[in-house]
Amino acid sequence: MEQINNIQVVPCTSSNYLKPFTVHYSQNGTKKSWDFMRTHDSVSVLIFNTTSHCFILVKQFRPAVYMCEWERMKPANADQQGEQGVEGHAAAAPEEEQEGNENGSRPHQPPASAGVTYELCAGIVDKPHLSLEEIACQEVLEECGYEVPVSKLRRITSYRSGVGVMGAKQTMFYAEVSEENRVGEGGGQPEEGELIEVVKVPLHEAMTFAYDESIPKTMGVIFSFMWFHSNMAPKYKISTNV
Ligand SMILES: Nc1nc(=O)c2ncn([C@@H]3O[C@H](COP(=O)(O)OP(=O)(O)O[C@H]4O[C@H](CO)[C@@H](O)[C@H](O)[C@H]4O)[C@@H](O)[C@H]3O)c2[nH]1
Ligand SMILES: [Mg+2]
Repeated sequence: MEQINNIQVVPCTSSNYLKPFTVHYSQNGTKKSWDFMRTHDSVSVLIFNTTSHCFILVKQFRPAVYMCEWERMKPANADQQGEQGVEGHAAAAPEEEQEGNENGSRPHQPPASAGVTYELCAGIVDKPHLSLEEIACQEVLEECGYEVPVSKLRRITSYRSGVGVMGAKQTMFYAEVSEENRVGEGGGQPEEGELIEVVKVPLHEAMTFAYDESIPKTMGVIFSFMWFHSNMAPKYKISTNV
């Protein structure tokens, strides 16, 4: 499992992934403003392995999730220190508590597992010359190691994610794969900093998995498992308890 330490929180002043803005506007004659983030749209893919009757998910460390846990576990009197973090200093527990333990992590620092989530294979839409389907197939190959032709993707639906802050569009696909389509280990692109674990969820455990709150996961996982249950399960003669 990952070791996360030397955490510093600083303002995000320039990013290839997100840009914060404030928009001023009038709604029915009332002046308003709203802070939002410009980000990329994305694609996600529910992958079902017909050989093993398992869903193929990815598991990865998400700094944003981790930092939410960090905030939650932060002692009440650390708020001032948090402010300092925004000025560019380490956002951490008070001075005398920064000794660290045998893992190099600080007291009140959540374990790395607190930031690891189960997700659908997914990727941002950042290649204008590729279709959503082509990007989806690339992600399936890079992250999960299955070669899937564009023609085998089925579009499930699209929706808006993070409507208060981002409002980006995510398009969800379904892909059936078999062991014959497996051409690699997956795991993402280490040169881009990706460190992804491929995990299998057996079909008969899918609904229990979806509703188990102790397993951190995205809404996409829950929704797509339910979509499968109502659209595909009859084909696989599955009886799952929703
Ligand atoms: N966000 C970010 N910040 C950085 O500072 C940052 N620095 C480098 N990167 C690189 O950006 C790439 C992002 O990877 P993907 O294209 O696979 O996209 P995902 O992170 O899987 O995100 C998708 O799936 C999520 C789960 O469904 C959804 O929530 C998202 O909406 C959806 O886009 C990786 O190469 C990563 O190394 C950053 N990426
Ligand atoms: Mg991804």
